[in-house]
Formats: sequence, C-alpha cells, structure tokens
Amino acid sequence: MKKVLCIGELLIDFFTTHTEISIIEAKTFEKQAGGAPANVAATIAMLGGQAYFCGKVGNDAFGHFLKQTLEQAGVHTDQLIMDPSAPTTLAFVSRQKDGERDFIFNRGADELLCIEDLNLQQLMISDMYHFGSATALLSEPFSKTYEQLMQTMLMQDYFISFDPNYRADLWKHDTEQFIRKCEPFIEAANFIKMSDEELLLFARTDNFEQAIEWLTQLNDKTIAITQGASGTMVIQNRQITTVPAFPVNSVDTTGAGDAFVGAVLYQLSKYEDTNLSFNEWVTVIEFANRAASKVCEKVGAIESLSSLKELQ
Ligand SMILES: Nc1ncnc2c1ncn2[C@@H]1O[C@H](COP(=O)(O)OP(=O)(O)O)[C@@H](O)[C@H]1O
Ligand SMILES: O=C(O)C[C@@H](O)[C@H](O)C(=O)COP(=O)(O)O
Repeated sequence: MKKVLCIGELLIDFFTTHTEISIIEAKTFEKQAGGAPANVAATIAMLGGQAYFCGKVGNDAFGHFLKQTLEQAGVHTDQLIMDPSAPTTLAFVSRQKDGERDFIFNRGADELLCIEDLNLQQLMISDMYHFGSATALLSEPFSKTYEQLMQTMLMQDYFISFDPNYRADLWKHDTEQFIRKCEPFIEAANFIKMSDEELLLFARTDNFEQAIEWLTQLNDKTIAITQGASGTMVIQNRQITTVPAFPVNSVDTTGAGDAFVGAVLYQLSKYEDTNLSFNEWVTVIEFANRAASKVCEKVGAIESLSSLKELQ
C-alpha cells in the first residue's frame, strides 16, 4: 500500500452550536478539529491507509488537541511542526439552511510553515502527495513553501492530488489572484477535485457546458467535480460520466469534500500503478461518494469520520 502525505492547514473549527444563525448572533460554539488537508489525511487513515500530515500548529492547548486528534485517527505526525511563537489557527463556522457555510479565519501558526522547518528527506518517503489551497496559497511564507514542495514532487514524478478549496472570505473575493495561484497546481496534478462553483471560476464562465469543454482539454489527468447531493462528475481526457451520490439524511456537509478526496486517495494507494482506466476510476468515485455521504450525517469534519471504519 502506498504512503500518502497531505500538506496544508490543521486548525480548530468552532461551529456555531445552532444552525441557521450568523456568527454575529451566535453565543456558543463547539470545538472541532479541521483543516481541509488534515481532514483528507484523517480519512485515509480511518479507512486503513497509510497517511502522513505536514503542517504547522501553535505549541498551545489547541495545537496539542489537534496533534492528538490526528494521531488517534492513525495519521503519522512526524512532520507536524509545533511553533511556540504563534497561536494555532482558528476558524469560526456558521451553517445555513441550504448547507452553505460562513467562515471567519483567525490565522496563526499554519501560515508560517517554511521550507527550513521541514526534513525533506523524510517528506520524500511518501509515494502520493495531496495539496489543498484553502489557506496555504494565500500568504508567504506558506505559499512559497507550498509551491516549492509541489515543484519538488513534480520533478520526482510523484502522484500529485489537488483540491482548490476556494474560500471567498479568505481571498476577499479576489478570484483572479486565487486562480493565478492555483494554476500551477492544476497543471501539475494527476488528480483534481473541484466543486462545481470552483469549476466555473477556473473556466472563467457562467456556463457549465462551456466549463466542461474547458475541462476536457486538460489532458492526462482525472478530474472529479463534486456536486453535493447530485453526486460527482468524473472526467478523464474526453470521457465523462456522473456517479450518483448516496442518499443520506444530511445534517452538515463540512468535510464531505475532504472525505471524498481521502477516500479516492485511499483507494488509489492500493494500486501498484495509479494509471487507472476510466472504468476503474468510476469504481473509485463510487466508493468515495459513499464515504463522503457518511460524513454528511454528523456535524464536523474529523469527528464525523468514525463511521468510515465500517467501509474498510
Ligand atoms: N446531501 C448529500 N447527500 C449525499 N451525499 C452528499 C451530500 N452532500 C455531499 N455529498 C457527497 O459529498 C461529496 C462532496 O460534497 P460537496 O458538498 O459537493 O463538496 P465540498 O464539501 O467540497 O463542497 C459529493 O460529491 C457527494 O458524494
Ligand atoms: O480548511 C478549511 O477551509 C476549513 C476546514 O476546517 C473545514 O474542515 C472545511 O471547510 C472542510 O472542507 P470541505 O470538505 O470542503 O467541507
């Protein structure tokens, strides 16, 4: 089984304890471990895969809670840096009726990850690498570190996975800057997961058909467009199909996208050769839809992964 390293943010998600309430009005919040690439690593480990995480938290109570949560999920944390000079990053999350979420990010240690913090030799022991841009590409030094790591993995011809994870409030709606930062990752990746909204952003159109046409020109990679309860569209060269979602009673979709990516990477890590045929990809996506739907049945990202054990 291949080793998968997920690089990016590990943070505390403080969810409003009531739904359909704004962060302004909310009085109480619930603490949960989160951070998109960390959620991916936890999913892989919970499914029985070999997951590694690389990122930075503060050497404070929140940082220790996060490290412990990842380790309990079975993720290797040798490359998780605990910085005594910065607080752990916090996100405040409110959930609306339509499943949309509002975020306020208090950035801390995660954005301070430098290449000098890392033991590159140890990082290179993995075979597959997952990048997600939610906070990583936003500011230096983390964005530089991220680009350098991606280029290093690309030169070594490792398998690269990418999830753009657009957060409008973090990027202050500067979609051009977001697209520009993501483009090298889209070019380098073997597997990309995007939501349908992100697809329209990258294809620079409001027309879904035109956006799909743009996608079919990205050769030699497999792209999954997640569409919530409508399932996932999978595209490889010019082949396209939609794999239906698993119907569930969804209470919170936070982490569904990450569980989806984690489940894809877990399945891929079991193959000797990751150059799968289109039909093999469809089977992988069916499994990932099932894993993602499980996460929708509970609140939170990593906390709702316990039900994945039955899928092992
Ligand atoms: N309400 C739902 N019912 C069943 N499955 C869902 C639901 N919402 C999401 N999923 C599953 O989770 C995957 C990712 O969800 P989505 O919300 O599209 O991603 P993201 O969290 O990245 O925005 C979907 O492709 C689907 O398989
Ligand atoms: O990393 C973030 O942006 C916040 C995460 O903590 C949160 O867990 C999340 O948004 C998960 O992403 P999703 O899978 O796209 O719901």
